[in-house]
Amino acid sequence: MPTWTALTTLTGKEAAEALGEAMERLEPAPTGVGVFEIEDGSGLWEVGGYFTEAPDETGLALLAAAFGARDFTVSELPETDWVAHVRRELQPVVAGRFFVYGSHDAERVPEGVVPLLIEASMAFGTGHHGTTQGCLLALDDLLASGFAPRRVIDVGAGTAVLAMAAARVWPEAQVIASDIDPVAVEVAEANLAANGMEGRVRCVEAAGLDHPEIAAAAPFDLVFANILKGPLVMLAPDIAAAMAPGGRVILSGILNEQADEVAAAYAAEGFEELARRALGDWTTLTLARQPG
Ligand SMILES: C[S@@+](CC[C@H](N)C(=O)[O-])C[C@H]1O[C@@H](n2cnc3c(N)ncnc32)[C@H](O)[C@@H]1O
Repeated sequence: MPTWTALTTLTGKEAAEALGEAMERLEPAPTGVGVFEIEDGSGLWEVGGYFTEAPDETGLALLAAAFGARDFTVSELPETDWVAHVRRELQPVVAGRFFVYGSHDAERVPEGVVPLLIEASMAFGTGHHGTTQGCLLALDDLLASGFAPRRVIDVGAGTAVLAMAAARVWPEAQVIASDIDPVAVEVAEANLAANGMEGRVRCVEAAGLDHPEIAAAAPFDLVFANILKGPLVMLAPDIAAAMAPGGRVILSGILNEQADEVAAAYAAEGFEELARRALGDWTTLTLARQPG
């Protein structure tokens, strides 16, 4: 089990995300970076990274200064199996008809839910974040409306929680889970196996929609993309080009104040906004591709 150095700092909301991204590019690379709002009314955000080998102190001081952040606090974490620890702490998540749980809660799955077994891992998507929950609730609404897609893609699938949810409720649909991160693709495949869904969802490593299997499977009736505002806006033309007329897009990873900008980028590509849901700081949009 490795020992860890945790580096944390505080900064404003605007700088926090960019600082987190900059930390991911540090050498030696962190094993994980987190960006969280401090819920004390201060408006400050905590940015933290976990390293097995601490980066150079001067570089860190320059990085903090560049993003208007306080000096990094360095703490050595004891040898602990953090993944196992976090797993035990995680409570199941209920979002609409979906019940997302870890194996330690296998005995607590209620009757009548759509169960999704997701272990805490190096990939995003245990169901605890407002963006994942927003997407699951949007999916629940689409299902309730009678929408039945034939082809679905989850772009930036992480654990594949959304792809598996879609595959469970639409057994006839062809479902692809793609991620730019090869570790996420491995985790997605492991999750499919853990849920007895091997081969049910095709997992591919791809930046956006740039993959021959994705091109071959298009056009899609339903696209999930829970990424971040920047990539979502950049991907709008590619997503539009890969959609079937009347298809739906569920977008998240959007801070509430960014939602109009993302909706406008998709309106310019012929999408109509059907629904908008804010959970905490995060907005999920459901859009429909206009025919023609
Ligand atoms: C916020 S997580 C979403 C995970 C999961 N879909 C969920 O809703 O919980 C975003 C995921 O998108 C991936 N990602 C980021 N940019 C991407 C891109 N341009 N193309 C594909 N995947 C991307 C990340 O690696 C990460 O796994």
